[in-house]
Amino acid sequence: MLKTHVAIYITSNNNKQLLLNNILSGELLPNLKPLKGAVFSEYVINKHIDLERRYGHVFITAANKNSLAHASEGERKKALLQHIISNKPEYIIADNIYGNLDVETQKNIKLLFHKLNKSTIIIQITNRLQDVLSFIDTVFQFSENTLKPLIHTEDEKNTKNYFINTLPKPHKPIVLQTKTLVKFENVSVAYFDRMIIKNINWEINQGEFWHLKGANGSGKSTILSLISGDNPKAYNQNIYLFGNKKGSGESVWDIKKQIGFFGFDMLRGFKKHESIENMILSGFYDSVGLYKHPNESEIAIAQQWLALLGMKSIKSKSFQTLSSGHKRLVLIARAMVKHPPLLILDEPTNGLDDTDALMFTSLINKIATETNTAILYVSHREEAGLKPDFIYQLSPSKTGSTGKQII
Ligand SMILES: Nc1ncnc2c1ncn2[C@@H]1O[C@H](COP(=O)(O)OP(=O)(O)OP(=O)(O)O)[C@@H](O)[C@H]1O
Repeated sequence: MLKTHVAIYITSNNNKQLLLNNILSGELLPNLKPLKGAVFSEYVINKHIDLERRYGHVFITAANKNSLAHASEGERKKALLQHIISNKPEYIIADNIYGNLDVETQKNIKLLFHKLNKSTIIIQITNRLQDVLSFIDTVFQFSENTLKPLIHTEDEKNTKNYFINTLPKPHKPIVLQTKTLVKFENVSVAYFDRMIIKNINWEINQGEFWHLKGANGSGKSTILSLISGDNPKAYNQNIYLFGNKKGSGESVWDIKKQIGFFGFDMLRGFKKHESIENMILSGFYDSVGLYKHPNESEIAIAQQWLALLGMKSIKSKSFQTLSSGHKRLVLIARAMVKHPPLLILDEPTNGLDDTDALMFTSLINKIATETNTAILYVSHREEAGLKPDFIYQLSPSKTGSTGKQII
């Protein structure tokens, strides 16, 4: 009987679903087969959200009584773990335990696992070696569908420059009449009678690199949705986007074309077999996947991005065949082909392995230094080597989160 806890390190180009299936079927770790198990992962959360939508019934509620669909990313994770614990499993497969969790909650989750390990076998799956729980001594690496002892390689240096060429220039630079891209004046949002953000004052100017921080549920995604045009709560507020007051006749598309976006879950449900080249080209049309005929200069710029990413020789391959790390690089190129005034990155390194996270960070720093695109980076994880100019911190309180610039 397997009594020891194990961690399994998996790189971004390995198939995590296959690993999970092989553990659950008893193929890997056969000693677990007769035991009652549970899976703690973002995939399970998404499955529950789909069930909520399909059956109109809430199966798991967050601590604030919200359904999973309305809960923040962190609230969802906490709710799933509580649900699992209440079912008293004999083992838990815990995937990416800290992903999307604020620093305080990471500490609480760590404590919870430290308590749980007395009664429950923990099989931790992680893309980051630094996340391995300290009570776990046995670390495997999943590769070629088997578990092998992990061979530590020399840590890569944070400063490594992965991209030698300079970034491709835009075909037609977007010229704005204003230096200020985003301006919030005393912006507040409430859902029902609960205040989420209160009197937020914030300005993002051209070329600035901001890291937006805040505890789970403090309102970061709410702020992003006010900027990117999706949230009806943005109306009748003093929100100025790219020089115009929000609600002064602009369409959602007028706003969206000024913004490049990458969110870790933006490919949820995207199954199309699009070539890598077309995926980059689709950035010219603000679509994910190409539905129009690009012109010659757009194709030329896409070639330059392919060269920068070292993907010229595989440009016709399906985007779906890439590792999640390489997919993200392509999606950043897609978001950047037009050099939009603002690039929004929502938990962009969630789920990446150590090497891919370094590569990703290096590309973001390069965009920050070589372009006039402002970056709004939202993440709980402190990526070593990431160099934001400013940090905006949301601090939750009963009357709504307040915000201030801390760097
Ligand atoms: N449509 C909605 N209806 C009701 N409550 C909502 C809705 N959308 C968000 N909320 C609540 O607003 C609060 C802020 O959510 P938001 O997603 O902005 O937080 P966040 O800072 O991005 O959190 P996380 O880091 O966990 O993703 C949460 O408590 C969430 O449950």
